[in-house]
Amino acid sequence: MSPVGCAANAGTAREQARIWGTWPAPGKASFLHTNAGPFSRARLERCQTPERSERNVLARCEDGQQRHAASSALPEMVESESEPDEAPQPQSGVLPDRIGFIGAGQMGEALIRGFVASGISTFDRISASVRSAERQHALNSLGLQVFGNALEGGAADIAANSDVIFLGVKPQYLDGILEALSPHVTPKHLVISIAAGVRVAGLEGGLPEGTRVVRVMPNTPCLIGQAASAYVLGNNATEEDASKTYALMSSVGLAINVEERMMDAVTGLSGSGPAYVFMMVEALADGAVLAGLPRDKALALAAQTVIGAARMVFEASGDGTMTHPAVLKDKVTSPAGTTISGVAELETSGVRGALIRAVRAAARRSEELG
Ligand SMILES: NC(=O)C1=CN([C@@H]2O[C@H](COP(=O)(O)OP(=O)(O)OC[C@H]3O[C@@H](n4cnc5c(N)ncnc54)[C@H](O)[C@@H]3O)[C@@H](O)[C@H]2O)C=CC1
Ligand SMILES: O=C(O)[C@@H]1CCC=N1
Repeated sequence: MSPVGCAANAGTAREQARIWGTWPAPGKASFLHTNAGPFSRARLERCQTPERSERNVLARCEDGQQRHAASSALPEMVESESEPDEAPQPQSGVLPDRIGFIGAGQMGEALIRGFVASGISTFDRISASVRSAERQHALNSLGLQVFGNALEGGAADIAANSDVIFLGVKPQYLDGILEALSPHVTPKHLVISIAAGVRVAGLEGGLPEGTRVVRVMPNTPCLIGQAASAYVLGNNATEEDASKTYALMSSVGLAINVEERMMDAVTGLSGSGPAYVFMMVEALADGAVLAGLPRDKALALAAQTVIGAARMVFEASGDGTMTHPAVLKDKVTSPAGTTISGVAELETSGVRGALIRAVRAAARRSEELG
């Protein structure tokens, strides 16, 4: 399969400096350290062309032991670290921007906690506008500044106290939020929406002309630095905004720049995907309980099996390229053995088709929300 890092397309350090502005380009040593939080056995890989429209950026966390060997497959990354004329590096890994969340429920709180755990932000740089007393209490206890309902002054408070504003409400509420926020948006703001389905055009249309907007689809594993996120730059977003978005989202996992037409598919796959995997873990554990294992042991083995199998796709080759899952599956499947009996049952039950249809159904729902 193609190398994840797309090393052949990497620009020179000078190009990176131009593209990524004053925030460190992904793959730089200081950036790696920025991301060296409790979850990041970090190797970041980068694939980028000088043309903004073609920019394609990937980052992922890996096992520390793999890092050394895999780094040698990325000479351009090592080389760029030693060049003297690269982009200025910040003294600390913390993004200086103040970050505001309008709506901080499941996804918003996971992002907040993930950013702080990764070291890219701190609770005292983050604020949130929330609606319920329960959310207010929960977020207050984290130590961030909490404002009230966005429709009753909270949006103005967030704008006054933030440089980057995340829109973390349900898509159905977004129009009202944009209306409340719009009068308070200034050229200093970068507005990042995580709402499923809502297009860049809709976001830009609801905000003052020229507003810098980014659309992101994260997922809840950002809480533990293991997100799979994709993002689209709005028409007014700058290279620095791209850099900042990448810095934020790659601090909590994999971050990929995609074209907007791909965002519904992204939403059906990685946005919603954790739910499918949780169901699979639960069902695998149920099967083991049926076969005689105690629940706690079954759950631990099921979850670790999913982690191990997924990491094999990224890491089994040992050279930084991904391995096709069918190849890995075949290595588990002995002739007349146990695995093929299980695999035959999955095929009879239509598991592949069910997963394909699940992703497509969620992608279609995302399309409808837009
Ligand atoms: N939950 C997930 O796994 C993912 C969610 N998203 C997107 O994230 C957004 C939020 O989703 P969840 O966090 O799951 O929903 P949620 O319902 O847990 O959080 C939304 C929060 O917004 C708050 N809110 C609503 N109106 C408000 C107002 N006027 N002022 C202040 N706060 C207000 C709600 O009280 C709630 O706490 C959605 O647009 C969704 O599409 C994106 C990726 C994954
Ligand atoms: O279910 C939803 O609509 C949100 C968007 C992606 C994941 N959760």
